[in-house]
Amino acid sequence: MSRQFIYQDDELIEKPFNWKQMARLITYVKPYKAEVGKVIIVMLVFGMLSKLAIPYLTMLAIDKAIFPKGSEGNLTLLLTLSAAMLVLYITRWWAQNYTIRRTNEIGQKVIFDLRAALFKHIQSLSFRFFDKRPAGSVLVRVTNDVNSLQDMFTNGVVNTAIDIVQLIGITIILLFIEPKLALAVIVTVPLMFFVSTTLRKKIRMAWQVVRIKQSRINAHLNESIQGIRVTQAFAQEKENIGFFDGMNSSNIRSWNRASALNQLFGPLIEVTSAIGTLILLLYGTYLIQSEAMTVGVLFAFITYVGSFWEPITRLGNMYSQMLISMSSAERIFEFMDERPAVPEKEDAKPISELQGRVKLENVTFGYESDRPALKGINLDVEAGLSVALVGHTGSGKSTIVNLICRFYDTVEGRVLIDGQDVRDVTIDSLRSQIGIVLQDTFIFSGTIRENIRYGRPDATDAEIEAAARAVRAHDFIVDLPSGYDTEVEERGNALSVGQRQLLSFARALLADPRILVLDEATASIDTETELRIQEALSTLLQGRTSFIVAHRLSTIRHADCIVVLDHGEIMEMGNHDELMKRPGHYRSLVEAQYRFLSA
Ligand SMILES: Nc1ncnc2c1ncn2[C@@H]1O[C@H](COP(=O)(O)OP(=O)(O)OP(=O)(O)O)[C@@H](O)[C@H]1O
Repeated sequence: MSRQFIYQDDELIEKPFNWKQMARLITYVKPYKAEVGKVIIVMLVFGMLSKLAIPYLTMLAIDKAIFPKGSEGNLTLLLTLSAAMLVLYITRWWAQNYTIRRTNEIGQKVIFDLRAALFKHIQSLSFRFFDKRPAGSVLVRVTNDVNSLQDMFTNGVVNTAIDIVQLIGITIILLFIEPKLALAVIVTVPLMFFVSTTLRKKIRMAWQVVRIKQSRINAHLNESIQGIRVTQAFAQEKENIGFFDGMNSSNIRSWNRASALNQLFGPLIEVTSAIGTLILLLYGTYLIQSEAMTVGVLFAFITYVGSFWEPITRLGNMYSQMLISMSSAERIFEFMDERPAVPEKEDAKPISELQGRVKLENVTFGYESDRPALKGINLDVEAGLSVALVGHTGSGKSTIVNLICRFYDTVEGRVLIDGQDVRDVTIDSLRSQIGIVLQDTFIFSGTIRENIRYGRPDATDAEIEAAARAVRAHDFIVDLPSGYDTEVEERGNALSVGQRQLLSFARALLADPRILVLDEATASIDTETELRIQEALSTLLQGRTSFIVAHRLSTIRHADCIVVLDHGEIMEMGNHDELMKRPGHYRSLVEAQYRFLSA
């Protein structure tokens, strides 16, 4: 099999029942405890009582009204009992309807809260968290894992309480009307429980295997669609289809197995309950013949025992559901417990309006502890200056920028903005004054206008247009089918690299930050667009402190200061003319670029 596609399983095979986690889940139901209480009371008083009373009334009808011992039948009593039963049936129907509707509503509310809390928490997590996980696995937790708890919350909590009470109620009634027969029937309960739990465990495992296979298919699908251009460019479709077929067949096989096991469950439970009914009939008939019991009692018994297996099977079901939910809950709480890697101090104060001076003092940093990405960096940038960061790939340019925005914290040394350590101020106040333009400009689905407005949500249409004009994006926008109201797809695939870059400039200009961080797009663009971007850039940079991860000579040349990095260390610093005067890293970089461009 190809080594190309390897997917880690995000799915964990069955977790043992964990009370602590269960208690934590239940805290999400707490805000709705009054509603839950109402539902339980309605179901207990109206639903359960009617359920338990009907067979009892039937017994009375048979024994006292239809075949009373030694006298004629009593029609008035029969009619009265029938009317009472009718009322009880209607009450039960209403109570059931009410319960189902309300439990569904409560369940939805709980799921809503849980998903909102998870999403809110994920938004607060640092880059380091996302470095470790593929987007797909984060997505699965907010969708699938939360969904898998849905069943438990909608039916689980209330039904379990009701089922337990129903079981206790029926046992008491059975013991009350005929203790000997009751004990004979109850003997089959452990057998039923054993069959139910062992088989269920097998079924559960089989479905988990199906889910693992499906989640691998999803991961592969995701990768295949995202990478379709590369696949087609390298003519790898056949290989890809073959791999997918293999996964698909294995998924079907596991599904067939799980489904076969599932189908075994119903009949097996029926056979076990039939054994109970058989004992009931044989022993019951014997008791009737020896006149120790009436027909009415046997009838009531059969009905009660029928509703005895129901909650047992449902509770078994619920238990399975809970075990599955446990692994989802564990994964959700694992995220919830994740603390931001760049924590905000309790006494952090909002940073006042920035001047824009940025200082890196002896900064050392590594994404992984054993591989430093920056070593002892010292850099002092006056407010309003532009700094171009240059160097080979992997030399640490983006890392400097990441630390200034405090996406990560330094391991040693400090980052100071206007003399304040970035760790002492609130993250929100810091980042809202730093504009960031990334190389891979992210365009959200929505209109062009909305995408620019992302820089400052309260901006007026006129301000948006002014920003677009200033960065020379207006012309191409008005050429689009609906101008500023043109809908763009997520990631803006329909726009060119240059157009996306101009849009992101407009977004940044609108936000009007004192400090601007810009990762220049490396994609080659035509000379005209290059010129346009350069003009846009000079407008954008005016009066701001800026850090540009620079790839274009034109950008580098105009920077106030050029910082040349190599393996996480600063090699040279100065402006273009100064650096070109001496033989060094910068000069050889520039000469290499010229050679490449003129080749
Ligand atoms: N998220 C990350 N997790 C682990 N290591 C990382 C991460 N990002 C970067 N690195 C490593 O840190 C080092 C510096 O990376 P950085 O992105 O700062 O380089 P760069 O100079 O910006 O490169 P490029 O020009 O290719 O963008 C590299 O060795 C890189 O492999």
